[in-house]
Amino acid sequence: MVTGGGKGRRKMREWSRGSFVCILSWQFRLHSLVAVPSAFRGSYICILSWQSLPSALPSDKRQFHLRFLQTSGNFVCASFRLAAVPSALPSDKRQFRLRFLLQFRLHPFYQFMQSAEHAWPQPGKNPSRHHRHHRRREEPCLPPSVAVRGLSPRVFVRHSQGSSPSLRSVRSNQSQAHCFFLELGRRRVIAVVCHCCLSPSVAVRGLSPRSLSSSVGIIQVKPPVRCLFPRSAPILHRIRPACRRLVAVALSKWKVEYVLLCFQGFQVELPSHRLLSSPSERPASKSHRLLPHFPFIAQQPSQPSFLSIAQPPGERGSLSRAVTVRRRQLWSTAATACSKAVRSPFEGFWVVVMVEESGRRKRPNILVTGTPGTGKTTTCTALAEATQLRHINVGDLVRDKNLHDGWDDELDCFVLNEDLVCDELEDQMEEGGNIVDYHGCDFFPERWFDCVVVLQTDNTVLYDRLSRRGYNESKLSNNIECEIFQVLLEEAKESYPEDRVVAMKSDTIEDINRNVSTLTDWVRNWHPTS
Ligand SMILES: Nc1ncnc2c1ncn2[C@@H]1O[C@H](COP(=O)(O)OP(=O)(O)OP(=O)(O)O)[C@@H](O)[C@H]1O
Repeated sequence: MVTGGGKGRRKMREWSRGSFVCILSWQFRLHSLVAVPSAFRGSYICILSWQSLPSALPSDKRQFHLRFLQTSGNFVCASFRLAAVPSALPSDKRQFRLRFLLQFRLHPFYQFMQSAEHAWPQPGKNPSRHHRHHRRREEPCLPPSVAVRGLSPRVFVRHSQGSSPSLRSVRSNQSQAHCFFLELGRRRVIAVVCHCCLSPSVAVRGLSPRSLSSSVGIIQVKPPVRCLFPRSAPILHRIRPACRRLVAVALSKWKVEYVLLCFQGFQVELPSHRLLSSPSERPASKSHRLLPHFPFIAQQPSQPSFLSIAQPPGERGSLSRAVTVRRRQLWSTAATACSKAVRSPFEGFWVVVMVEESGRRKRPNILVTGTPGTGKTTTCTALAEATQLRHINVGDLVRDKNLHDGWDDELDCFVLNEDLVCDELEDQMEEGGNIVDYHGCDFFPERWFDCVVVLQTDNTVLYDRLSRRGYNESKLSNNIECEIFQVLLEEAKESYPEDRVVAMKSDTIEDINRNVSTLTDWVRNWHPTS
């Protein structure tokens, strides 16, 4: 986005020439491309995004889809998606989505992508999961080895030498902070991830799904540049000390000059003035506490996000239209903040921007999942009545709003399009107060739900219920198997923090009444901070 006049634009161009900008984001959406103003032409820009990193998966077992969404002018935007979890790893259903990779001309990533394109195997080789009533779209899939190199930041580097990017990660044991260096040509990007519960895998890989539940990116022009980001709102109070330590480390060890922390939707009381070089630079007011140097992204406590400050640029339109992706506040905000940050009058470095996911729902979101026939709809209907939450039956929604890729004769159902479903639900989920009813849970963003209920039914009872529905033999046995092996429970545990997942028996009407009453109490006692 270029919002400034001619002078600002020229200046921006000047600063961005030969620079590299990398935006690492979580659940990135296309409108993040607002971060790519025309002034960046000639720069290397890359936007990487992932939903979850399957740390337990042997890297060579991962498979990813790659599809180009749009090529336009100087950039290419591509999307990676997990193709399938190999059947040899039935228990690991964690998803990895590196959705978009955006590049400007001559970007090494672009070369990588081009070479990878030739290496794609034919589509449709990956096993689909039988228990779900939808299939992932069959798209060209990168060979695992290439895909992993392309997607895992650490391994990415090894893909090629010379002018290719290189990345290594370093863990700071005293701060629970993690830093990774990305080298592109002679430029070096330093990103620092600060998290209160880095898992061991983070130390190995540098990034992990849960630890990077937030976003963002940034980055630089000439060394040194850095970014720093903590995690989610509810745990910020625990993160703060780690942040401070990290900042201290960054300031001393890595000679970080400025650290910019942006949070969405809540007030953060980081002692940012400690980062400043002189007392006169200290923030004058509470609302500017975090960002005294960067008034263009000064936090507004009364606002749920930075969006009110960052206006979406006109350039966003073309891409949004091209791919029909709904605008998501978080990312347009992050991206806009990034682009604005670029305009900051600090030569020699770019500012790192981080946007936290908002924890500001006033009412909770509940996901009720389980094998078909376990009573999700019955339970959700009663619960919605008792709590006045909104019942969203994903199956109905898919059918009514055509959020699918057609009908599957074999499975006798629509092939659900996860992206369309997520985009459709995003605004409502952000608002809160929803009960989502679906027999799958691993493709919803983890941040959406405060409670994930898995209904379970005795096999014989379920068999009778499904037979009454007239299911054919294969559909019947698939669903019964799914229940026997507790596939949905496993999936929920893999996809959400365990303390958010609750299994509930649903054999009888009494079970339903009890479950509804338990959940109603939970909803009544729920607070945004809980
Ligand atoms: N706990 C229960 N006790 C008695 N009957 C139940 C119970 N749960 C569900 N049923 C009955 O089983 C049938 C299926 O229930 P329901 O439609 O709520 O299941 P579902 O999990 O939403 O299925 P689907 O995923 O296919 O939409 C309904 O006829 C419902 O009355």
